[in-house]
Amino acid sequence: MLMSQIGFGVKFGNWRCYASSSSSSSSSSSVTQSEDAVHDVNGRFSQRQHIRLGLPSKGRMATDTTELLKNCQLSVKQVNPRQYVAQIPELSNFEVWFQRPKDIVRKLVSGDLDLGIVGLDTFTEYGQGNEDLIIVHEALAYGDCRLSLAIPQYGIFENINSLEELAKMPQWTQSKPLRIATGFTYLGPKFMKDNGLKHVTFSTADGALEAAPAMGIADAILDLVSSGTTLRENNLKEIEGGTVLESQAVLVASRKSLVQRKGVLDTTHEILERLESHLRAIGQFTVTANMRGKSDREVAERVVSHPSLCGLQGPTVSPVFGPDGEVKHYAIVICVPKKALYKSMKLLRAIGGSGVLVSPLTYIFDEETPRWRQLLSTLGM
Ligand SMILES: Nc1ncnc2c1ncn2[C@@H]1O[C@H](COP(=O)(O)OP(=O)(O)OP(=O)(O)O)[C@@H](O)[C@H]1O
Ligand SMILES: O=P(O)(O)OC[C@H]1O[C@H](OP(=O)(O)OP(=O)(O)O)[C@H](O)[C@@H]1O
Ligand SMILES: [Mg+2]
Repeated sequence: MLMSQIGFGVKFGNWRCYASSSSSSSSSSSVTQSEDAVHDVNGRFSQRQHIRLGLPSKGRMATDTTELLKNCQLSVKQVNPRQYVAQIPELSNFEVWFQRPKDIVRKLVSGDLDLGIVGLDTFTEYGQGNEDLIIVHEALAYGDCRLSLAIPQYGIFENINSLEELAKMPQWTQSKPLRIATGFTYLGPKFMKDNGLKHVTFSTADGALEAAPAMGIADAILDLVSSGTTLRENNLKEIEGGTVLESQAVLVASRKSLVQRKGVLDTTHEILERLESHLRAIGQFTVTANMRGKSDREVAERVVSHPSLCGLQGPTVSPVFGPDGEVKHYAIVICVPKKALYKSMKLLRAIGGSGVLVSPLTYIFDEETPRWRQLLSTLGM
């Protein structure tokens, strides 16, 4: 059967059982454990020493995740794509485990992973509000999509454009509820309940959910949308108030690991610093320009009178010595958002700038990473 019916609020697949059992067929590694003990390949139990990061093994997130780490100078050394364990030589006592995104969340809960990178949608769906799970970086700037309710553009839904209007339709009764097809069997029922929709029933399938309304299997679907092409091609539309969450890749951790496992907090700090410095830098250019002026101060004042030219903390201004040893120009160095490059360049010219050089910016390391302070406070430290 393509789809199986699930009741309102019923949890699918009691995956929490993986956490405590002594054997788990779902685990692709040879390890199955209670808290800290691992059953290694030789059949011996030992204390787990290595810090473990779970990365998506396949699908949309896989390549972008390793690419992001590489851009943070954390290159994942995987011997071949079918080997699920890998190293990051820059991080000592550290293992990468490639897993399906939902298994990364499950294994964080079970204590088999310490850190992970997944989509916020997967984290929220499979984490189910578990207090041990912490979001360390909420915006890794890829894997953007949203979890949205969508209904047909035709028939009884033609003039329905909001969740409120959908809820008020007289068609939905206890005996004939609104049928929603979704892979999000935790978030779906929760969203409907939170929004006060009573007469709702859910069904699930592994993919191509957009076919369900036209096949007569469901009235609506709740699925991930990025470009919106799949919805459009299947004559479906999103509605106002129907977005459950906006998602992108996130770095997540187990609170227990951060607090109890040696080295996890320090390593998380390092990963966070590398991520933040890279992600801050990718939206910016370094701009160098020569400015005519009487003194460094006078040039600086001219530049800072335009807030968009202030850079991070204000311009760096240095004298440019001409062939006669005279200083008639000053070089300024500022950071400029990529989107504002052309506007900034014209502004620089207008205030006496010339020889404007633009180079990519790779990292911005600040005194402190804001998310680190936030993490310590979440941990009560
Ligand atoms: N258009 C999109 N559709 C689905 N996921 C997307 C999309 N854009 C970004 N993502 C992100 O990519 C993650 C992985 O999606 P993907 O479909 O590649 O893997 P999967 O759903 O785990 O695998 P499968 O579809 O084979 O079950 C999603 O959880 C989401 O965070
Ligand atoms: O808004 P769009 O850019 O069209 O993307 C949305 C579609 O992509 C995903 O499906 P996927 O490609 O993962 O196929 P699946 O249904 O087999 O999981 C998602 O489930 C939607 O169907
Ligand atoms: Mg998919």
